[in-house]
Amino acid sequence: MTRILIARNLPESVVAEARGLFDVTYRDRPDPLSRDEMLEALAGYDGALVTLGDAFGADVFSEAGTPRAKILANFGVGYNHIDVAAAKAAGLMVTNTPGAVTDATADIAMTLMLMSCRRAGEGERLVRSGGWQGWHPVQMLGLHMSGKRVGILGMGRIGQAIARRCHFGFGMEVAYASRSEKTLDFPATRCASPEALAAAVDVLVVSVPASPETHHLVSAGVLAAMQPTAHLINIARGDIVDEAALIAALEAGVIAGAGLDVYEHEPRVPEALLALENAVLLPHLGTAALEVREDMGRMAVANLRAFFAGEPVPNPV
Ligand SMILES: NC(=O)C1=CN([C@@H]2O[C@H](COP(=O)(O)OP(=O)(O)OC[C@H]3O[C@@H](n4cnc5c(N)ncnc54)[C@H](OP(=O)(O)O)[C@@H]3O)[C@@H](O)[C@H]2O)C=CC1
Ligand SMILES: O=C(O)C(=O)CO
Repeated sequence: MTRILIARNLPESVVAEARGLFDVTYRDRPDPLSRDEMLEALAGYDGALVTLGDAFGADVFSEAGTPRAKILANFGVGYNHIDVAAAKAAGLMVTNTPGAVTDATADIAMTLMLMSCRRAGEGERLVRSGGWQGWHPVQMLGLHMSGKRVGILGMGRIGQAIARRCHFGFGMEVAYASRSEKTLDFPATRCASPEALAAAVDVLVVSVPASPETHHLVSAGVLAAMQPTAHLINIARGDIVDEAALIAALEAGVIAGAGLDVYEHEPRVPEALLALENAVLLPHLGTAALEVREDMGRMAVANLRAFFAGEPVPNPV
């Protein structure tokens, strides 16, 4: 029977489905695979269901030589933790879970936008501290989001879902920067560069995948192009934003605030960021809802099932 490693704790229904199809070893733990565990996953199994944090770099594949494993089914749409070219060269297919994550991640972007613009984290801390003196007309004034301009850096599935919420829900004007021009069912202006986008909007949302090309795409220069009243939201991956430059920009008032779901060296969050009142910090909650995680798991298992049945695989990377 086909041997599969499930590398992380998953919703029970997903594990049960996989057990019905394969000889499953279930690593029911929250921490990423160690290097030795990754090598064992490649050498001792026909395939593995892995997820973010499992750092399958080129060095792991080169040490693995010609592995027994033929597929890494990633639980998640982002696969920047896997060197896909090296995986392919070692004879492995990589798959992911696009779509299942889209709405939930767009919702977290909206949560962060509202929290950052309306100073909700700061306000909650004030109430919990016991220091709130009561309502007054100029208390904690934030940015009114309705009717403002949102910029989407990466107009893909999640970027479009965010833009749609902004346009139809908040009457916001939409601008974007993406590699290609998009045909959309709402008005949106394409900007030529991240800098041009940053300069044109009140809220800049990062929704590009992490890759060598997008590393530090949101640089000190992009942050400097933003207005001092503007907010940066990152729901994609931490290293797309130059985190040190972001901290400096928040400290100096170059921008008004930031809402982050992801960090450059996750799960480490710099002390300087923790100290900032104008940063809203979430622990990578984008898809954190049971039904969403079940959908993601079902997609990953479907990719494994199709692969071993010799059928077209639904979500190859
Ligand atoms: N916080 C969380 O929990 C979650 C985070 N994510 C992150 O969100 C990312 C996006 O997911 P999803 O929307 O499904 O991905 P998509 O592939 O659908 O969209 C990515 C978009 O980014 C654009 N893009 C790629 N490279 C560049 C670049 N160099 N400059 C400008 N635009 C670029 C693409 O343009 P084009 O279409 O022209 O190719 C595409 O429009 C994932 O890769 C993942 O890292 C995802 C889920 C949950
Ligand atoms: O799908 C992803 O890429 C995530 O970050 C977690 O759902």
